Amino acid sequence: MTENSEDDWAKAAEEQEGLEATKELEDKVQNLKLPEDGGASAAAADSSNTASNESGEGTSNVASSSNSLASAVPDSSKSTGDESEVNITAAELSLMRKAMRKGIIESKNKLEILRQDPNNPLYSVKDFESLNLRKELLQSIYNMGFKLPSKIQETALPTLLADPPTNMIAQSQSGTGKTAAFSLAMLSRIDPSRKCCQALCLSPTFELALQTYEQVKHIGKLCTDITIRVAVKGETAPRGERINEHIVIGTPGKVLYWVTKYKCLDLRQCKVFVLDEADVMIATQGHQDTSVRIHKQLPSTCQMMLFSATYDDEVVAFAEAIIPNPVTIRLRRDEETLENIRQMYVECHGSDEKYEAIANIYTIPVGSSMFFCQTKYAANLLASQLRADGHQVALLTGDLTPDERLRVLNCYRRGEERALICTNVLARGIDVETVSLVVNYDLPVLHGTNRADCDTYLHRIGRTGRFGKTGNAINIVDGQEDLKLIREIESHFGIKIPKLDYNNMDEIEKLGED
Ligand SMILES: Nc1ncnc2c1ncn2[C@@H]1O[C@H](COP(=O)(O)OP(=O)(O)OP(=O)(O)O)[C@@H](O)[C@H]1O
Repeated sequence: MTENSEDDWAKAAEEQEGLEATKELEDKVQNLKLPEDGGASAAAADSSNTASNESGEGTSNVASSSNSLASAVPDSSKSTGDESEVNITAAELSLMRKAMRKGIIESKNKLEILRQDPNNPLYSVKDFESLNLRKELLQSIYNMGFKLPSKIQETALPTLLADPPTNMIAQSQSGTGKTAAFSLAMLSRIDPSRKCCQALCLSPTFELALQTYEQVKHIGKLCTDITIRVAVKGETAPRGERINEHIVIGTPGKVLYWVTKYKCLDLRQCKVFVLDEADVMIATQGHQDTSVRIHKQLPSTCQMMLFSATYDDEVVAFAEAIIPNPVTIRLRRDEETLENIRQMYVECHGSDEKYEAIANIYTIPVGSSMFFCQTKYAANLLASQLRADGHQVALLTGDLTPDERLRVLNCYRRGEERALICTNVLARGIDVETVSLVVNYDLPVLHGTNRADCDTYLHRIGRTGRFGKTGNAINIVDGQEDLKLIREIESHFGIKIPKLDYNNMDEIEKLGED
């Protein structure tokens, strides 16, 4: 193969990953560290260190993060657009969810299990000891703060580790422990004495592949005899040599290039194949075909696993085409409920009073709060006003670039900014696990109507009052139109939303006491 045709291939592969081949972007992403542990260290993290890592330039610090981001926010007077114009990809959303995560998400729902072959044995474990993991792996997960397997891990892990190997399709929402499950499965199947690729994991994008690579490395840290390699844009394969790392994690384009064109990656000894984030993979142009082409290079004995956060028809069709005779496990996400949420409204007249109410509410000593605005314009304006009054707030709108959004979310997750101002589109996509106070600065309305958007209302305020704690949700009502929306919400949910006097500081302060 000529140098040129190789370059063309590499370029095509990189274009397929949907990334601009700029060193700058690469460096930034490489330095964006998401939480690696169960979240225990996230809040208390060495903030100066993490902040400089995350800045990508090694110079920014926490105090300046909102300032530096403020400069990324356009003049709010020019930004009057509705948030719906923002086009956020599935891969970006997935990365944002990871950035917001404080730890494992446990579900109250039962796991649904489907077996095409009734002879496939199924076990379930209640502790990690019962899995007969290598002692280094067990030690490592305990070091990471894992105490017990999550719901999906209870069933997935014994099945994934059993012999003969079983194929699996697993679906559950982001943050429920899928990556940790397949990381343990890959690491457990490796025979360190054989120097060849024995496990391959495909991730949809450069950033997501790096996240998975970091997580597998972290879990396998004490297994010093296992080697791991990342196959993404910017990584070069040794000329004329074989890749002999035991585990390869990469994007489809790069892996296919290494396998079929550069021929430095031999998959004939591969024992485990993981397709991660299958829903994002499908949403990414060309990845489905590339994954199928890679899949064809695998031996028939290879154990296949597919993981996805959603389970729509397209994912099912893709999963069934690529994973023969699987055990399928599904964990439905818990329904959002209004239990444990104290809902109130404050009545204002005009933007000045609205701001006054917000400024008073801001003083409630709660852990973390989210303020929802209907448009980017309103969000930008509110953030500038609060900042001008000396309040530290984070702002998340579609005006920010993906890595700016990640930086904002990281600061908020670590508690460096306790108030997050955001707009609808982003708020529906990201799973903020729990906040103590949700404020609807603008009530949610159905697009193009003046009717209340009750689903969005539930989704927004469902961020608070989780895990048996009491949460607070305050609705800012500006005039009769808004009052009508509150009445609609009340009748939709069959509840009464009482009025709160925002000037009564005693009453306001009481909200921080739960
Ligand atoms: N059994 C466990 N106990 C405590 N923490 C865990 C456990 N399993 C995983 N975690 C931690 O919980 C977080 C979420 O886990 P993980 O990344 O495996 O979820 P996921 O379902 O793969 O999410 P995504 O779909 O976004 O990749 C991680 O920080 C991980 O280290």
